[in-house]
Parts: sequence; C-alpha cells; structure tokens
Amino acid sequence: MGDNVLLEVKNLRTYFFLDEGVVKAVDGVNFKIEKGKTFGVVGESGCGKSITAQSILRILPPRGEIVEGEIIFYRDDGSVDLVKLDPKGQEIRDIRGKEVAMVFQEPMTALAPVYTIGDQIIEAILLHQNVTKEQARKIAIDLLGRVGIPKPEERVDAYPFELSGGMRQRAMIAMAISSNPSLLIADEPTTALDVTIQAQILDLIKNLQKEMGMATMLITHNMGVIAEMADDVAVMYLGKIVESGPVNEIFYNPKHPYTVALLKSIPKVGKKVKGRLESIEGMVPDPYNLPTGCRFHPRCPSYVEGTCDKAEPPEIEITTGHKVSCFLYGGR
Ligand SMILES: Nc1ncnc2c1ncn2[C@@H]1O[C@H](COP(=O)(O)OP(=O)(O)OP(=O)(O)O)[C@@H](O)[C@H]1O
Repeated sequence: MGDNVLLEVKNLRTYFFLDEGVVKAVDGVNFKIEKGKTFGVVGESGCGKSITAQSILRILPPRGEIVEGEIIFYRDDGSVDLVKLDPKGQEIRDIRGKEVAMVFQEPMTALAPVYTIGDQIIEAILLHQNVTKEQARKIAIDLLGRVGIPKPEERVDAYPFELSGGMRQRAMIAMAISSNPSLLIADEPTTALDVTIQAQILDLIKNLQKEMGMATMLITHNMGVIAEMADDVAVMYLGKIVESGPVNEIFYNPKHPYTVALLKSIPKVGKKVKGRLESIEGMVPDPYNLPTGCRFHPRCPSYVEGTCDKAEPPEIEITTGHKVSCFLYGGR
C-alpha cells in the first residue's frame, strides 16, 4: 500500500432518511484501493455495495446523505476529499466520468435510448477532452473496436436497442474508458448477461485494466467473479465490511462465518443450485431494525449468546492486510 493508494475511504456513513425510519446503508466503512489493482466488494443484495459506490461518485438517490467520513482521491498533484465537494459542483463533475468512471448492471438504463451509441460516446469525449467532433467520432470508433465490437465504423451509428446485451455493455465500457480514468467502478457489470457473455466481459475489463493501468472497484454478489478478478476483497454485510484482505487470504483462509457461508454458496460444476446463497440460514434482516451487537449474529452458526448480541465486534488484523470483525478472533 502506501504510495500506491488511489482512493481511501475512511469511516464512511451514508444514511437514508425516510418517513419509515433511517436506513444505515453504509455504516462506518474503511478501505483503500491501490493504483492499477482490482478491489472486489462482495455481499448479498442490500448490504450497501452500490450505495458505497454512489457515495464515491456523489450520485446518491434522493434522501441519501453522507453523514460522516472521508473519501480521499489521490492524484499526482495532490489529494481531494470527495465528501467535501458540492455534489452538483464543477469539481466533482470533472472527476466523474473523467478520472473515475462507472459501468452499471443494465446498460439499457444507463444509455439513452433515443441517441446512437456513437452520439453518447462522442458526447462523453467532448465533455472531457479538447478535440473536435470529427476527432471525437474517430476516437469513438477506435474505442468500440478496442472493446471488441465488430464493424465499429457501422455500429457507431446503432441505437442501444439494436445491440445485444453483451454488445451494449461493451459500448458502456467504451464510454467509461474514453477519457482514460484512473478508477473504473463496475457495479454488477455482468449480472444481467448470459454466463458465456459474462466471462467475455470480465476478460475485457481485465485486459483493458492491464493495458491502461487503471484500478477497478468491482461490485458483485458472486464470489466466483471475485476469484476471477480481484486482487483485494472486502466482504460487506448490512452496511459494514466484516472481512477484508488479499484475495488468496479470503479464499484460502476465510475467517468470518459470513465469508465462509458466501464461499460455500459458489455453485459447483454439476451441482444444482436452488438459491443464490442456499448455505446461509435465514433472511437478511429488516434494514430499519438492525440486530444489536454483530449484525450477522441471528444467522451465524458460531453465535455466542451474551457476546455476539451485546457489542459490535472490533476489527482484528489476522495477518498483514487481512482484517476481520468477529468475536471468534478476539475482542470478547
Ligand atoms: N433510493 C433509496 N432509498 C432508500 N433506501 C435505499 C435506496 N437505495 C438503497 N437503499 C437502501 O440502502 C441499503 C443498501 O443498498 P445497496 O443498493 O447499496 O445494496 P447492494 O449491496 O448494492 O445491493 P444490490 O446488489 O441489490 O444493489 C439497502 O437497505 C437499501 O434498501
């Protein structure tokens, strides 16, 4: 770590203030993303992965607010705390799409249906680069070729609905990398796609990342995707990171019972999978009424009454960089 850190999130808390109550979507999260590396964030639906990403880009939905924390983005010429920026101001708009780009799960909703993909990529290029429209069109065609879209000089004039899901996601990626971002945030980029296409898109992201030296924050509920892609991993549960560390530590030396359960949920070849996480007992609790103590205790096979339900477990460093928040490893 050290000088190689690109983004550092410190004690981030992002809450939703709703009529029904307060949803602590992100509740005291810390992590670092290194330059050029893939940082995987994994956890079940609703654990706060997307809201963490949206906090970084300052594109939170209405009623969502960062109530505490810092998001330090390091550049060669100094650092900036993204939390301090006006979410509608010029500075974050310059960073968004240029230095930090994002691809979403369903490109159909991210791409405007009434404009060709070329128009949309050209617009992104013109917004962040000092080139003519003609040059931007050439760059767009080149980008479409680089992301593996056949006949890019023709496809540049296609509308999103004229492309397959996989091709649309490639077009989205072309738009995202158009200004050479130092960080790409990919939020479930392959979840909506067929399995074979998923592998192709992940390969594409991996190759582009190597070529361009960009870091990726990869959000997924799928441990298989993490194994394939990530250098470092954070496991999230109900707004908190419960375990984090280098990918090999997480896979070969998992400590948190939730991580262990997620790993058991990876589908095995030839074995029928019923649910996404059939090996984890119980449901994710109601976000308005979080369990006391460790938030995982009502579902945890190693739950110790009087301990796990009383206090929040402290974060313990198991080996360098491998951290876990669980009373099984100390803090009782
Ligand atoms: N627009 C919103 N208004 C109110 N609450 C929200 C909103 N968006 C998300 N939340 C709440 O914030 C919490 C975290 O949601 P988030 O979308 O970050 O989860 P996630 O881990 O990305 O899940 P998924 O994989 O389903 O997107 C959830 O409890 C969710 O209900």
